[in-house]
Amino acid sequence: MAAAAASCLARSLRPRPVFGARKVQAVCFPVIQLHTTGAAMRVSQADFEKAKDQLKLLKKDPGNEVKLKLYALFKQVTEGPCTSPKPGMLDFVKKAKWDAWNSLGSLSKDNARQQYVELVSDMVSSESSSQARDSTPDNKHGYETLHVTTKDNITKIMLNRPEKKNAITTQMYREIIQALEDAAKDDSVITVITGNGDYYCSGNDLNNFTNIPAGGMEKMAKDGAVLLEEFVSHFIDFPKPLIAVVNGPAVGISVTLLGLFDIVYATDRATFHTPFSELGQSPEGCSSYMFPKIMGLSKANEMLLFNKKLTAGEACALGLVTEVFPDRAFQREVWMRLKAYANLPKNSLALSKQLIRSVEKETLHAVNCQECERLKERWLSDECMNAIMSFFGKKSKL
Ligand SMILES: CCCCCCC/C=C/C(=O)SCCNC(=O)CCNC(=O)[C@H](O)C(C)(C)COP(=O)(O)OP(=O)(O)OC[C@H]1O[C@@H](n2cnc3c(N)ncnc32)[C@H](O)[C@@H]1OP(=O)(O)O
Repeated sequence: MAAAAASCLARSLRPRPVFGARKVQAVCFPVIQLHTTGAAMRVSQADFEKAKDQLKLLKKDPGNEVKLKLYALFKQVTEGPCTSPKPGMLDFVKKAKWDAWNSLGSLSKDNARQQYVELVSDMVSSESSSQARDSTPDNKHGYETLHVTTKDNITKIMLNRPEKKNAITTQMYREIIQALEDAAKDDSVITVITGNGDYYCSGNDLNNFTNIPAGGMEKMAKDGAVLLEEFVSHFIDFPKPLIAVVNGPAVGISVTLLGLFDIVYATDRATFHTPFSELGQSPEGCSSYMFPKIMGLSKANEMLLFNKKLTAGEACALGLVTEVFPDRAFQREVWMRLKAYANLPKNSLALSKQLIRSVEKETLHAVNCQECERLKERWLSDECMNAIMSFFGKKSKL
């Protein structure tokens, strides 16, 4: 135990390069390139007029910084350097515009025109590439066990092994890690995890414990614990609002992780089952800490020690689920709501989520580490091996 605690402490002090070091970026403005020489690069008055027309067609608000830059360049092209008197401090809008124009100093009309046209051209191509991305929500990155799309500011990570009730293989753990890393960096405002088919997820794929590697059971348990810790860490550190759309029954790790989501919407068909004792295992996904915190100790014990399966209504009453929807209206109502949420300001949402979670982060990493240490031992126990053999034994008798 002491060795396990020391190893957890050492790991918790290790720098986590995943999301921790990366702050959510402010809106990224197009880079304006200065071309001061070279007749070939000069843009004409006709190009300038065309850029003005293109600007009117843009759908996305580029933000105040870009709007001020455009204003300043436009004034410089049409009127030359700023000579009007500086507005008073309290006239914020006029002062910001004056500052932007005045900051161009004696920039020539030709160069100002050049910059204006380039800026508009960058905005047009940025908008058309994001439209192309939105209108082709194909599976990203060639994932084999997931279907990942980004549309309407929402990155949707869909577990995609419906014939196996979306049981999570080692490949799928790795792909979910990759998908979360990508979603943290992409343009989306919120990230959703859901399942394909009638199940949300049947938990860890029990075949993960039957493919014994060359190094034997010990190596399998050690590698499993490392992968599990990394997997759960990605949920702890995920920087944007993370939403579970629980489209059907959920088992094992897919339930325990719910405490690390920011919102959990469930169909009334969903059930929530953590049969760890039956399997000779122990809780993970930080549920040994989050479940008592969310639902109180005795209700958490019924689930985590005594395998009590909850209905969606019960899970909602205990605070594990945010809201339950009738199955027939589930997809329509949930996605309508999520689309509205995804129109809220991206950075404000991300920073607020990080504030809410930051107080607990170190604790959660320590809990994750301890849970993985305990499971590493459990996976080598007779209790666990017998339970897994029994699952496959029952199947073979059918
Ligand atoms: C390497 C890192 C390891 C990290 C481990 C982290 C610790 C995690 C712990 C857990 O998640 S514990 C929970 C594990 N899950 C289970 O015990 C569920 C087992 N499955 C079932 O009890 C049932 O399959 C079901 C989910 C209740 C569904 O029953 P139903 O009768 O409706 O369907 P089935 O015919 O049983 O399933 C269809 C098909 O899918 C296969 N399957 C389902 N779940 C799993 C699973 N978890 N692992 C492996 N395979 C699973 C099932 O065997 C069927 O396969 P076929 O017979 O059609 O080949």
